[in-house]
Amino acid sequence: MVNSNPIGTPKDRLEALKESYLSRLESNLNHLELLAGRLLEKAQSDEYLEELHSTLHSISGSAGSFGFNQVGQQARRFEQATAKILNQANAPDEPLPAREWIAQLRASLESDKKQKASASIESSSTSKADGNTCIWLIERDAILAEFTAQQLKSFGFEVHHITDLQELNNPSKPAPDLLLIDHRANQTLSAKPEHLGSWKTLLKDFTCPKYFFGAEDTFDARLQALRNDGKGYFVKPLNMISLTRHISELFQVESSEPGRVMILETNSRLSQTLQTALEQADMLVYSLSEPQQLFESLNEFNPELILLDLWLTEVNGQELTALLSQVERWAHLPIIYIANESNSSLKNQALLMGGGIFLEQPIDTELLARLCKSQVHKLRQLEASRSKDALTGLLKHASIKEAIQSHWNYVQRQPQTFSLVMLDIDHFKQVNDTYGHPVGDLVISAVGTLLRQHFRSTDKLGRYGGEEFTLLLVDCEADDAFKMVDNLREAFEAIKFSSGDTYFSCTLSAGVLDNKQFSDASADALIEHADKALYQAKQSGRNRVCLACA
Ligand SMILES: Nc1nc2c(ncn2[C@@H]2O[C@H](COP(=O)(O)OP(=O)(O)OP(=O)(O)O)[C@@H](O)[C@H]2O)c(=O)[nH]1
Repeated sequence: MVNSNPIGTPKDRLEALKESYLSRLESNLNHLELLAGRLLEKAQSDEYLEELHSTLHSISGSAGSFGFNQVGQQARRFEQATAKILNQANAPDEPLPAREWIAQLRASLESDKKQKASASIESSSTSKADGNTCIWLIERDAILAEFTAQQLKSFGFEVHHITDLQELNNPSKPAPDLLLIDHRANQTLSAKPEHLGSWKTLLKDFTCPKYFFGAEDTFDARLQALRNDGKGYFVKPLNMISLTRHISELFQVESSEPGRVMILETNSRLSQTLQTALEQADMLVYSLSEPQQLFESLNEFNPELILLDLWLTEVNGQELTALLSQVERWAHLPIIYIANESNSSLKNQALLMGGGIFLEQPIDTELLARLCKSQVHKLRQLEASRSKDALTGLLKHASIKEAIQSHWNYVQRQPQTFSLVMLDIDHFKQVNDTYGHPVGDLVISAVGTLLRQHFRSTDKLGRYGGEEFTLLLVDCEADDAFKMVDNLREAFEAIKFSSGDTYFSCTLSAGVLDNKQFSDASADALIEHADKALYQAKQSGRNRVCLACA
């Protein structure tokens, strides 16, 4: 039985959940033993086979989350073997070796108990950023749900556990921003995948994003999730670091700036029609008729997409594509070709030069506007992924420095206060040395997610290097920045990381300033001042935030 309102330290709560899980696992194994005996007497009973399958499925989907990795993997193999037999029309030649399976599961359980296999997180912190993402967790396994919910809460998500699908219509719950669904939670003991389709009907009133998860790492499970409007499918045991990062990135607001489209077209009437259609679709448009001015105009307008007349009088689309591909800055600029006739050889040549989409006249302007938007969206996503650090999803060193420089340039023209923060995990070397590099990576990654949860999407957050982070907080004075970073420091300290059966927490130090304090300083000098304040925080005992002195 799981206490729905657990008390005690995070460690106590995790331990209690692991204890509950272990005793359930042991009774599952006893139940499997019973089924194995019945199957010996009645080898082809579908009823017993389905129960065996379902119990193995439940173990395979949950054991790994509690650190019983070998048990989970083995249960998955046995579950697959049982499913094969269930799907066969004829009785198998050999009886199912269920007794041997159970002996192997018991041996794995003993071995898992001795291993330090899992790394997880827990927090007692309740201080959260405003507007927490509200997640409804639809999971029929109460222990697993509690365990998952506690970890999600550590990152500042608000989590509601749905055990009974009737609760989906409960108006007293705060509306979800995201549904996280065990894809089999709409079934009872049945393991038949054809029942999965009904999620679409069950969730028809929910417009928020949906993620599915399940024990199966199969094409079918992913396809079903997609067909049920899932934005993604995660395999159990859930990797909480990757899941929380996925979720927090999902809610990062994409730039709402209008897409910038350049039109290079000699036919002025056509050019005007296209420009009007795109402007009506809220895009910024720059029209050009002279190819000779191409590079000058590109540098001036900085487009995210170019509409190119495939057959200009002096130079053709193929040559222009080649020219663009030779200049690094424009080599990956998306191109939409406007062809005034069906000239397949010209099209093929431009395609071979790396060209993009072809539209023939008469142009469907509505389709064109949609295509332009999707091309700009793709380019922005690509640029974002290039500038992001793989472990944390934050900006890489060069990108955060660039963001600081460009914001600094901006405030020279439009005076505005911003704060800079340098932040570093304390004694991080010890974490690596004691628990290993992968656990160290988990801690770094957790800082990334925590930062995204605590700051606005308009702030720039970067991994400066190793275990050091840089934040640019726009429109924010140092005193406010100090308070926010101090809240973050407390939240981070409250997170309990676990490596096997060992629990530990980490702290961080930070240096904070705003540009008003150092009005003559360059962007680089501001970073240096913030770094000095960080050094001061380290020198004066760590686990603290220091304001830079002007
Ligand atoms: N796991 C992991 N470790 C990293 C990564 N990048 C840097 N490190 C390690 O981070 C540690 C940083 O150690 P130090 O610079 O001595 O600092 P510290 O131990 O945090 O001590 P203080 O900053 O003085 O509190 C080094 O051991 C690096 O190897 C990474 O991506 N993953």
